[in-house]
Amino acid sequence: MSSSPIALSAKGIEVRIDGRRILDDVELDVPAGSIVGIVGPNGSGKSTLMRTVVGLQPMRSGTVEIAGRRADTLRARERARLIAFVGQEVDLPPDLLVHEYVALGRLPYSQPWSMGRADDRRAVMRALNMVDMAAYRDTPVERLSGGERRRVALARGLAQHCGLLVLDEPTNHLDIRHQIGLLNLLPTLGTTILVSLHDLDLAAHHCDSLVVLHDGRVRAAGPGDLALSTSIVDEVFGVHACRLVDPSTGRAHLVFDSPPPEEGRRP
Ligand SMILES: Nc1ncnc2c1ncn2[C@@H]1O[C@H](COP(=O)(O)OP(=O)(O)OP(=O)(O)O)[C@@H](O)[C@H]1O
Repeated sequence: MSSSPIALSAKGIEVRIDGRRILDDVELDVPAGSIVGIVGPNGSGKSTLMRTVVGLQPMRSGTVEIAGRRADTLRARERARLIAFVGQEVDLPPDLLVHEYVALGRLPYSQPWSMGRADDRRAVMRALNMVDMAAYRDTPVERLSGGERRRVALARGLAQHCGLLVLDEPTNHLDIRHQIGLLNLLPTLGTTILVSLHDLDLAAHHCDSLVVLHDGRVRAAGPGDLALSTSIVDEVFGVHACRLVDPSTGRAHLVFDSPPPEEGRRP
């Protein structure tokens, strides 16, 4: 569905906003064809990191390489053919029908007067089918629910046919069936994926490796069971975690509870 998967790497990323350090010496390695998840508490810097690697957020220092090339040397159209970014926006441009909005993902390939070619229309319908939204193709985007908007925004990213897909909390607003459907779809796309997620158990299960951000720094990185050890979950998220095995699948799931009350504070 896309061009060949491409690698992303970032080193020494520092971002300041209004003088406040939001990201500090962040390193990221996303091998071609892998699915790398970013997790962390609210405000830990996940969206800022994603916006930085796609070139929407200026860095104070650091380097980003995409397909082995420094990202700051890529021209806008070139970048848009390599990376599709689906941010957290739920305010889609009004007055557009769903298929017109998804067709915006085809803009990097447009020639003068060429939009709406048969291959663009095929790419749009294929992307809408993938997110289970084909029946809404002629619906105005402002009539969609929050979850339907998220799925249509994802379809725009899929229609862009890039070797790297960057998804900022794509499961927000989705019911559990569509969350799992979306996460099951990712490895079938044949593209490299960087995705931020809040559900730690789904992130550990569906990503090849995870980066745990805490206060703008990488606290842990690696396969889900290592990066999200129960002690790291406790330290970073402030909740008690344990792994329970589903007897029907043999898979260990992370489950959470509030931390045990400290001695002396028990009621
Ligand atoms: N445009 C901005 N102006 C000022 N502060 C900002 C701006 N964008 C982000 N921040 C701050 O940077 C920090 C990191 O924000 P960011 O959105 O990257 O976190 P996040 O991990 O994606 O959070 P969430 O899980 O809530 O989506 C937050 O403290 C936020 O207030």
